[in-house]
Amino acid sequence: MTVPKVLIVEDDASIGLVVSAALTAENIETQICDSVSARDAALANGHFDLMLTDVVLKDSDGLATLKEVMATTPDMPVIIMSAQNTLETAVRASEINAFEYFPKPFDLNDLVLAVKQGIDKRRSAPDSVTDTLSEANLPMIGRSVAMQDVYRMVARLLRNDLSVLISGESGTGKELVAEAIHSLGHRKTGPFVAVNMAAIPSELIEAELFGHEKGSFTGAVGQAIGRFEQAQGGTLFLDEIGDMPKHAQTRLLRALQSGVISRIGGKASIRLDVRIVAATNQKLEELIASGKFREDLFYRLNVVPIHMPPLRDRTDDIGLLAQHFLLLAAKDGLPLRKIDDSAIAALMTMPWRGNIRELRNLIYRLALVCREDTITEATIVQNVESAPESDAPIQGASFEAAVVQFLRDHKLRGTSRDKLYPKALAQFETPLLQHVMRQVKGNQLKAAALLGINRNTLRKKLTDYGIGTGNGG
Ligand SMILES: Nc1ncnc2c1ncn2[C@@H]1O[C@H](COP(=O)(O)OP(=O)(O)OP(=O)(O)O)[C@@H](O)[C@H]1O
Repeated sequence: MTVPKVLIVEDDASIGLVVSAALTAENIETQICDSVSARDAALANGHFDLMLTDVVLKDSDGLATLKEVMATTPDMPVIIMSAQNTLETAVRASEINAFEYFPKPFDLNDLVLAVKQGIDKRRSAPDSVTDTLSEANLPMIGRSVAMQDVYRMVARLLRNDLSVLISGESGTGKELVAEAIHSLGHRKTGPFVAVNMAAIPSELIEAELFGHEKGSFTGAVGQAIGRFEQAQGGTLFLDEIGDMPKHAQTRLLRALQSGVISRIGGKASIRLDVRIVAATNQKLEELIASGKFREDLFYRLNVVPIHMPPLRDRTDDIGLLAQHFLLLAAKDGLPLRKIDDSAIAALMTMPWRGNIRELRNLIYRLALVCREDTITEATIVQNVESAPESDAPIQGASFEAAVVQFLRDHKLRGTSRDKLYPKALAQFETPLLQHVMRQVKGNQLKAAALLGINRNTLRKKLTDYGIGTGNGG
């Protein structure tokens, strides 16, 4: 058997040498070139079993010119090594049907293994996708190692319909990933339909998903098309899947197994052409163990798992995200602010329990309240409570326990003939209003909206209870 030959296109001489040495040790012959023009000359003059290429080269974008290379040498697998660790690069690599994509820095052993696999395996048929992505419209920000794993997985999903289960804490970008899989993939011209299981009363979920015929249950006044049918030709995003009631899980499983559904109360079978992407911030394994989630459904959905890292585990993305949200805030009509390194360093130390959503909200708030052009550490210190309120449940603090204690106190003090109701109400409303007013920094309009009461009612209560009205009135 002839010795396989690999072309390495890399303008960082040390990387080129290291890769070349590792491949030579595996009995693979290599040739290194450091520009697109040298690459084209090498390809014109010789046969290579595989090409390894960097993206940004000194004379041109190696990726942009790759389509022509792949058209002329469709059997040669291409592996991309890139320091442009964005979703866009991963997707472009996938679009030109690259055999593999390695964000830098990569593990040399993994790279050598991929080269050997690439040489062994004839590359699959060239892809017809010719659309290039609009750089500006890619919504996912972050270049951390954890996000690169996500991008690589997303890129692998674009030309198939495998079911995807996205896990991760609230606000980590699960819905955004689901949208990226849809809008960058081959179903992009079809609909993207999102349903949040936690937002629909459990008895209505089946009708919501599968639709119903007229009169099939009390309240089914007319015929209704369900979300599955709405998503035909596209993607159905099932958010908070852990909240799906058991009966609906059974029906969903049947639909996924058979590929057909029928409306509730209907007989006709409707064949499905829908990709399923589900998401959860609960640990489904625990729900399975406690009997709340069907294990067989879990395996159906979890064909490709994607885990979204919490923001505190990828703090190196915080700078990029903060800049991104400042631009978004400006597009939304807020003043365009800059942010300096001291501020970013301060943000990197925060716990981010609400993940990217919390960061976005804070950046919008800072853009709004900052008096200077640039957000600094001082702006953050002034506007972020130093000890953020814990999300942990406060022990023994149920309403019921508080009411019982209140009644006992009154009895002990012999005031049980007093008007209990207004007294209890005052005890309950005072801390409620104080906390809400603090949360909205004294803005009565916001407080009224948050509480769902009229602003005049709020103002009267604040006066009655002697609660300071703050500065935001
Ligand atoms: N990588 C990212 N780049 C830019 N914006 C992001 C990124 N990830 C998330 N966001 C933004 O953060 C917010 C929360 O994201 P998203 O709704 O996708 O989170 P989620 O994990 O689905 O949350 P939940 O579980 O609460 O529904 C959205 O405004 C989204 O656009």
